[in-house]
Amino acid sequence: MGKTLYEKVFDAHVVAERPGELPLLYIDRHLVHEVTSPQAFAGLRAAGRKPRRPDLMLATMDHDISTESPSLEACSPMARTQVTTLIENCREFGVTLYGLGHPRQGIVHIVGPQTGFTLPGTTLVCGDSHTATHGAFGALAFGIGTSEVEHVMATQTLKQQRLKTMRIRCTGRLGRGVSAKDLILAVAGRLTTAGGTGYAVEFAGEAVEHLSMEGRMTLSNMAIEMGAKVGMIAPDETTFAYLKGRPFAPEGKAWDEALAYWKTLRTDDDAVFDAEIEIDAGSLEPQVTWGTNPGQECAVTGRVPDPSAMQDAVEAASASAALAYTELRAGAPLIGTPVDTVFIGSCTNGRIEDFRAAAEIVRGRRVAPGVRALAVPGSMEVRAAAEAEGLADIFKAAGFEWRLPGCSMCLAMNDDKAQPGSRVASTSNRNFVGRQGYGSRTHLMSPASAAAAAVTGVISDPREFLN
Ligand SMILES: CC(C)[C@H](C(=O)O)[C@@H](O)C(=O)O
Ligand code: SF4
Repeated sequence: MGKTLYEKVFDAHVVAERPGELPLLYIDRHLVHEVTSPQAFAGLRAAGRKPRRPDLMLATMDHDISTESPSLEACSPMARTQVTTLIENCREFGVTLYGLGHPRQGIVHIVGPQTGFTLPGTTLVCGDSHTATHGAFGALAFGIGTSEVEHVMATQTLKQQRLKTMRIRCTGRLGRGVSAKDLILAVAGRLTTAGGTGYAVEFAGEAVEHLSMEGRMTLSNMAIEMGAKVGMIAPDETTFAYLKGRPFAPEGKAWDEALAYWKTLRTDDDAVFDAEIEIDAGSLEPQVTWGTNPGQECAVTGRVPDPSAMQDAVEAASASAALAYTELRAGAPLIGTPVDTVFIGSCTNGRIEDFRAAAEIVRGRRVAPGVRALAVPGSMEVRAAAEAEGLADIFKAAGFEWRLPGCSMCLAMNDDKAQPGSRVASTSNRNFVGRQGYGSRTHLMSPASAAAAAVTGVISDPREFLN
């Protein structure tokens, strides 16, 4: 029997497997950020150890830094401690760090792919739940906890159970104004937040093959929101073209050899998945969340669901609680719901393509009165590219705040917090209670939809703004 992509990469990394024990995997890449690394480094130091392969680690700062100024003084006291600690740890242990103001600094899941640190067929970990993002390259990438971070630092290995496999086949091609974000929100709606638990997901099908790397990363990024630790996509010509020439990508003969291997990284025709799901991507409309988890979503043209009409009691109770928090009325149309805050950014949608899509709608328009709009590029490279292309000017002219890279309003860990009671149109990946600021409500959507909300002040169908 053939193997799935996940099984191929997993099996290629098993260094030991004893009866009754979890397989021990070799880890090729380890990304580090300021929030989940301090205790790991401290543990290493306390044990008198050093990282085994600091050359396979790459650190950046993103979660709690200021996006208004690239200075330490602009960070909150807690952030200052974490950032300073990361600087000291990286210096002591010889880890490359993209610190404040560095031309490669940015959100960890944007920095890895952009530098070519993320490569097909590698095992890649980070103390962060959205590490599945890197699976878009055919890497076996997953988030780990701080004690595992320390273990990987010390040994470059990790025990991992074999996951069940699920293929999500996306048929047809996304329509105009419909993006990878809409696709993944629709998948979340179908699977719910628990539907992927215990699975390594592979995204496949015509719609995925036609996505850019940016779009594929948006898909893989949110695998965790369905409970799946891993969200892989088979590498292809799009992947190879994206990687070629990146700073850490192989060159010359090494590139040719790598390419030959990467081309074998696809699920065999006779491989069997534990679960298969099909989604008609061709007929999808733009999607938006109405609740307090990413699976509580529907087409933007739809209406807020009625919990009392739901068959499943747990689902109904969760929907009721969600609507009480989001203050939406069952049966009301989503279009026209007023928003007062717009956030375009995060590791889900903070890439150049996302700003292009948003700028297409913002161009020549103004942010609606009373709306606060933030455009936060995911990395310094994205920021520089957006500035060179004139996108930054479009956002600024419209009344957006054009910020420095960081996690920003994706989570309320830094100064970019949404106000209590506010309603945010957001391109991030989590709409949990209080996620973007105490008492704030989040509607997850695509960059185009967020741009349409910014210029109208209400949830809108972005297709109406495209020429
Ligand atoms: C702070 C960090 C550990 C966390 C995560 O693991 O995902 C954050 O990135 C998030 O998105 O909630
Ligand atoms: S942008 Fe958001 S989801 Fe991504 S790593 Fe930062 S906090 Fe987590």
